[in-house]
Amino acid sequence: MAESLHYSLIGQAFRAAIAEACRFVGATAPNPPVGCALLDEQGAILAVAAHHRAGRLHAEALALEQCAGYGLTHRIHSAVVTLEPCNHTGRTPPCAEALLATPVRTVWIGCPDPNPNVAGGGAERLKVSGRDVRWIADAVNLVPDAGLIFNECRGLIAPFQKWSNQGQAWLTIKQATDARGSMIPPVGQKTFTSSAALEVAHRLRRSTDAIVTGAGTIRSDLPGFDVRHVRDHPARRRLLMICSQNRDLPESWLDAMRQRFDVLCCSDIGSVPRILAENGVLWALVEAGPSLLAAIRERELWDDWLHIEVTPDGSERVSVRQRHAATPLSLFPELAATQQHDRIVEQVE
Ligand SMILES: Nc1nc(O)c(N)c(N[C@@H]2O[C@H](COP(=O)(O)O)[C@@H](O)[C@H]2O)n1
Repeated sequence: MAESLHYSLIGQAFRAAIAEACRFVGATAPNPPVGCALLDEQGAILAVAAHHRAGRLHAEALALEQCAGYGLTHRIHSAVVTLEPCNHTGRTPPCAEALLATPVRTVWIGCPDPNPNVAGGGAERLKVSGRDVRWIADAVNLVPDAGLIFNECRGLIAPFQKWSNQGQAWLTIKQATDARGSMIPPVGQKTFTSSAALEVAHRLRRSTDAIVTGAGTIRSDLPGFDVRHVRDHPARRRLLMICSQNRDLPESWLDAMRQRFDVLCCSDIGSVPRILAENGVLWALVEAGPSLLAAIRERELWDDWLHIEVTPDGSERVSVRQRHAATPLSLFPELAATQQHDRIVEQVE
């Protein structure tokens, strides 16, 4: 096979693995979302799978199981994985060993696993066993769009990386303002943004493990924090973190929320990322009013900040500010669609 065709098929396999992993973002915590594709010698995809939720099979193990089910294990030549295969026994057995039990020759990896129990060990285990281990970051001149692929693989695990390295949850702020800079919709209206922006907001709710809000927002809006406009959200109980000094909250609203969420209250905003992480939350969405947002900004607790602004001419301007090189927001096709409005990506650090 021509070399360029081979590398282009590797790129396509990464795209398929990333797309499959994206379907389970928001369902895997405290594990990261991971996708895997297995290819034959011609670069044809034999199986694509993702990790569905903690305790279930890892992406590699599920793809291998699918291949075995079709009687195709003997044809496996390459594996493409968005995250380094693990080499430890956690809730499930080591994926590096499962791959080594097949004829796989080359293992392409999207990014290293920040879990200290893995951290390079999975790649090393494969290498010392004679497999060709390739990192997408080292293939920028070979695989088309390797840079973008690397970025998306890092975006997939960005909250997991923060959780593993710092013991803190990733905080994404979502803020919408009208043409006057106000966050409050006109009386009788729930929102003032477009349906495209609303879809982004609901996709974010579906993709995150927790919502962080403030007592002011609760008292003024009695928000439901439900997921609409998104078809495939995983049926999964999530966490609602309420930042409140005096905990004087409407009881009937709290009772309704407790049916769908695990509700926690916290009076110290500085400890929110840690408390969330301790409760298994990787990624939290902040839906709050100006005073809580100001406190989060002042303490630099946020990781990325999505601002949907209705401009005086009635169009929408969407800006994404990010503090790190990679963000899970890079996985949102809906945000790419908002480029027609105006998308700014500004790396703060
Ligand atoms: N390579 C890989 N594929 C997956 O599908 C994964 N979920 C992971 N996760 C890594 O393994 C740890 C969890 O292991 P158990 O599910 O408890 O067996 C997780 O912390 C990641 O390091 N990796």
